[in-house]
Amino acid sequence: MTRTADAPRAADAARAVEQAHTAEAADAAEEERAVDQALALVAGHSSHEPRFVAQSQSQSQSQSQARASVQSPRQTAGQSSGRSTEHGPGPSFAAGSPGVSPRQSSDRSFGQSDDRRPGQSSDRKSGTGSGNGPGTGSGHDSGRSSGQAPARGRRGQATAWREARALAARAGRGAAPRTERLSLDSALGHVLAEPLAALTDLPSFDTSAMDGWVVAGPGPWALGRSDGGGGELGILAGHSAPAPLPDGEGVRIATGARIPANATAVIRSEHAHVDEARGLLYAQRQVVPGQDIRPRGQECRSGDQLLPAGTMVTPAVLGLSAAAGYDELVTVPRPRVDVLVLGDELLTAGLPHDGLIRDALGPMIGPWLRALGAEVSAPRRLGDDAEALQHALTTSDADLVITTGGTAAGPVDHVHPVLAKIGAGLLVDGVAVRPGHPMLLARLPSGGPYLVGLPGNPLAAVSGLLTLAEPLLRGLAGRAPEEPYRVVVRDEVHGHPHDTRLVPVVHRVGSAKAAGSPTGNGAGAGVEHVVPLHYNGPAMLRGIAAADGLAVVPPGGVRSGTEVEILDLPWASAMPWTEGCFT
Ligand SMILES: Nc1nc2c(c(=O)[nH]1)N[C@H]1C(S)=C(S)[C@@H](COP(=O)(O)OP(=O)(O)OC[C@H]3O[C@@H](n4cnc5c(N)ncnc54)[C@H](O)[C@@H]3O)O[C@H]1N2
Ligand code: MOO
Repeated sequence: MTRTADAPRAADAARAVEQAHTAEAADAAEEERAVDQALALVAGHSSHEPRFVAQSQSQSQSQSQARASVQSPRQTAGQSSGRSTEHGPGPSFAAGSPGVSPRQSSDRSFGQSDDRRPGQSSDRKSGTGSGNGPGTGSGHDSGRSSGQAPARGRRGQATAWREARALAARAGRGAAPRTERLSLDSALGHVLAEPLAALTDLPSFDTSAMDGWVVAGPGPWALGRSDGGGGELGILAGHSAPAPLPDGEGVRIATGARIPANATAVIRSEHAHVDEARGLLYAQRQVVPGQDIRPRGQECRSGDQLLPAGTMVTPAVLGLSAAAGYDELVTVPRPRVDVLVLGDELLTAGLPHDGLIRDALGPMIGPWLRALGAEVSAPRRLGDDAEALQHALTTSDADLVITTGGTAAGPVDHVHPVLAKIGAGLLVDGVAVRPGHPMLLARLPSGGPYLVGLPGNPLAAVSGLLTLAEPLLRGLAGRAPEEPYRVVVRDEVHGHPHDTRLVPVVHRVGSAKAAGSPTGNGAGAGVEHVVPLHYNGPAMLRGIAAADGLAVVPPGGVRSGTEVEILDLPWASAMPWTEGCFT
């Protein structure tokens, strides 16, 4: 669907979307096979076998050596290619000037393009430029200029973004099913492990829908002969079965009360007239048999399936469960997650100083995971300490361990070496997505927890959360995969040449004009669309903090006025439309 009046461009865009869909369909079976293979690979190894599969980033030599003993054929083949210069030179740890720590030197060698202030030039023309200023260009490090030896090839090894998500989802779904019984007052936010089947008819008896009179046969109706057992007040809710009502009689009845046998209809109090002197009730409107009577079983019969397994317990589900007779629900336990924040440079309070920066991920990851339905322990800050990391990984009894930072190839990036050392199985080692490409998914040995390694750059970590952690947790929690949806994008978004981009966006409804449409009415009044946000560089949180979704931008980008797939942020549906101020 296009909302631009520019016919040739609209036709191009429609063709491009169609082609993309065709390609996606053709790729789907292929991806499915790849996912199966990867899962089988990890599942099939005994815990004694080396299972560390495919490291792909440029690495320090010591790390390469550490991994050499556990390389898979895939890794060996891929790494020898040296094809990609996209990430440019690998860090040369010897290159640091005296007095500069290896970590500092390696950080510098990547270039600091994403730290530019608004207005500073960024190298967008290169096509692989970072675009990490306030624009919406492709946001990744090009690593283009240091003149050191090229990084070892990575392209072709990173898992495609969709495949990575599918793999994570299936890994989660494949975990051994567990259930727990929770009382209704503690089940909110959990997921039904079993279909919710009605334990009763609803309503469980024929019920008056209104306050008024219940009558039998044609009117007028005699009042006062029977009181239905309710005395002067008539038949009230919560009383047991009233006496049958003879033809020609009427009785006062309250909303929710049981309908007596032989009754024809309920007449609302405002639609009836009582002749007190004669003790007769007259209808002021035509009476239709059955009116204002809710028949037993109208909503469901006992045994009917009300909701499928996998449904999230919302306040409304709690209400329905109670109505249907439940005191407890059988749910899938929330996946338990340990969060390990790596990095010696992180401060937990105050202003950055002396090269130290605030930990932006510790405060963010836990609440984000909780919004995804996980039970999360307080973040543990381990610094850059390989032993502490190994200990934390091998002693965790969580379902999932999330690490932040340390996924790349710097001298103190310990995630890969430690995983190799403990014999973890890597399911995903790098994803063809920007930002966040060094993210990884592993299974710790001997049926231990899954591990999602989030890159340290904060928006890259968000990308990893949504690419790997979200589908994995969804699977572990027994929730069905989310249906993807597409929305018109207001502005053109540049694509990465090969990889998917995730770009913060905000939903809007209204008269925003689609840039690129000559008539300016590409996204017209009342049309939902998304606006890409600036400040979307890998190290930036300013864009995502104003966003309610991430646009999935395919290689090549999306034009203004065309549709783009959206990943909702987990709290977005609870928010009113946000007016981002960074667009
Ligand atoms: N030779 C290469 N170097 C790098 C590559 C590459 O492909 N080849 N990829 C770059 C990309 S892209 C990313 S993303 C980062 C990922 O690095 P790590 O996961 O190892 O993360 P760190 O080096 O520990 O940190 C990166 C960056 O983020 C800051 N950081 C870390 N943790 C936090 C936190 N909790 N709160 C705020 N900021 C944090 C850290 O100080 C660094 O500035 O690797 C590139 N390198
Ligand atoms: O560009 Mo990295 O991918 O910052 O995540």
